[in-house]
Amino acid sequence: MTGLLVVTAVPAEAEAVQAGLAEPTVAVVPVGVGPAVAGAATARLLALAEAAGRPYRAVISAGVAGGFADRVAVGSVVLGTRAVAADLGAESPDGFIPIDELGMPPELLGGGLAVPADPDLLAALRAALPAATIGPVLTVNTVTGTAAGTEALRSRHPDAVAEAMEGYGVAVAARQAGVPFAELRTISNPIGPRDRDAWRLRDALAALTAAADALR
Ligand SMILES: O=C(O)c1cccc(C(=O)CC[C@H]2O[C@@H](n3cnc4c(=O)[nH]cnc43)[C@H](O)[C@@H]2O)c1
Repeated sequence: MTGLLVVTAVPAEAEAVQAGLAEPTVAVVPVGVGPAVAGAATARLLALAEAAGRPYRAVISAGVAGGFADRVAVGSVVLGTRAVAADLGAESPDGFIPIDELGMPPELLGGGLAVPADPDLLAALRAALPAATIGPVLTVNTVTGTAAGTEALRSRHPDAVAEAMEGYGVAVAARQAGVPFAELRTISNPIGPRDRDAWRLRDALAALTAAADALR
């Protein structure tokens, strides 16, 4: 049995996690952006480790994220209670319809549109990161960039704390491999009207380095 697998979207996030790790058995891999790429790459990493007789104990989707401004501050840490596929569905004149409300059975959705974090893994991370904000993290294919989009997401997911682009894909890969999953994010920007210059990547990456000490 090997240690933890931590997957990030981009190399800068992986380097930030690696910089804060004291534990040599944690593998940190930048697997790419978006749920499809991240999910497929994670599934492959888990399968290769299993085939080599050294399965991972758990997988963590880590990186920066957008935060709902009234819930989380830029630079703060978020632990996901569940990864939610927030834009998998259909548009209609009456608004967005989640795919599971269109009659799609859960088994065709990797078990459902929301994958819970493993309770024991989440509890361990909460204990190690007591200041973290806890709540659902939305997975989107398109970064939310308007006030209307932000309000629409908030009304569909009133308890969500953040959005990112990989968690649900990684969570489905972990669930199908029977490996515990959790999501650890640090906030680089508020969700809202697009202002890329306002993203505080350096602060969020520094927070990721500090939080990585919890991955023991
Ligand atoms: O350019 C850089 O140096 C750099 C360093 C670290 C990360 C990046 C990214 O572009 C991260 C992309 C990644 O971040 C997540 N993310 C961050 N904010 C949001 C958001 O408001 N909505 C959705 N996703 C967000 C996401 O998981 C991306 O994959 C660049």
